[in-house]
Amino acid sequence: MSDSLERLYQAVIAARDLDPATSRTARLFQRGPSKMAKKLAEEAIEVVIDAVNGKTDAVVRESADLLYNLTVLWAAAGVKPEDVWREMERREDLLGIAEKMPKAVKAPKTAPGKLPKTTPTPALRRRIVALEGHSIQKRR
Ligand SMILES: N=c1c2ncn([C@@H]3O[C@H](COP(=O)(O)OP(=O)(O)OP(=O)(O)O)[C@@H](O)[C@H]3O)c2ncn1[C@@H]1O[C@H](COP(=O)(O)O)[C@@H](O)[C@H]1O
Repeated sequence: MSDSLERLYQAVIAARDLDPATSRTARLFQRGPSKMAKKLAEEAIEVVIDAVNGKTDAVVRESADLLYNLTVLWAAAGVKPEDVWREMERREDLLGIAEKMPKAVKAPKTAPGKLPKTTPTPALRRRIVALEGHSIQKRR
């Protein structure tokens, strides 16, 4: 899938300078990030609605539109697909998809004039168990 997305990203970059009258992508670049963001949000909502209504084929089609609009926004934001793949690999290295840390219980009172402790006390940290075949690596 990443190959398709990378080819699409290159096509979007190439289309950026085409005539907006004939190229939707060029038109999106001409109208700017807020229009791109609006289209991306619209597609995301269309995916959600079709998924909730069990319209699998429509979810596939709208997901392709969503990915197109996402690559356009990436290009406008100066994000490359490999930037996203690197982040996903970083999270995978951290034992699968990074889970949200548990909500910290009420932190101990801070003495007046002292800075509150920002890192959760050891008791608040969730015990990390390495996934099978993974070694626990320090967060990069
Ligand atoms: N992959 C896509 C792609 N996927 C989806 N879309 C467009 O995004 C639309 C989906 O968004 P909407 O549902 O909002 O479409 P719409 O409601 O018809 O459009 P609006 O009313 O919002 O204007 C589709 O109808 C397509 O026109 C795409 N448009 C272009 N590409 C590729 O982008 C590259 C550049 O193409 P041009 O933009 O045509 O130069 C080429 O490689 C294309 O294949």
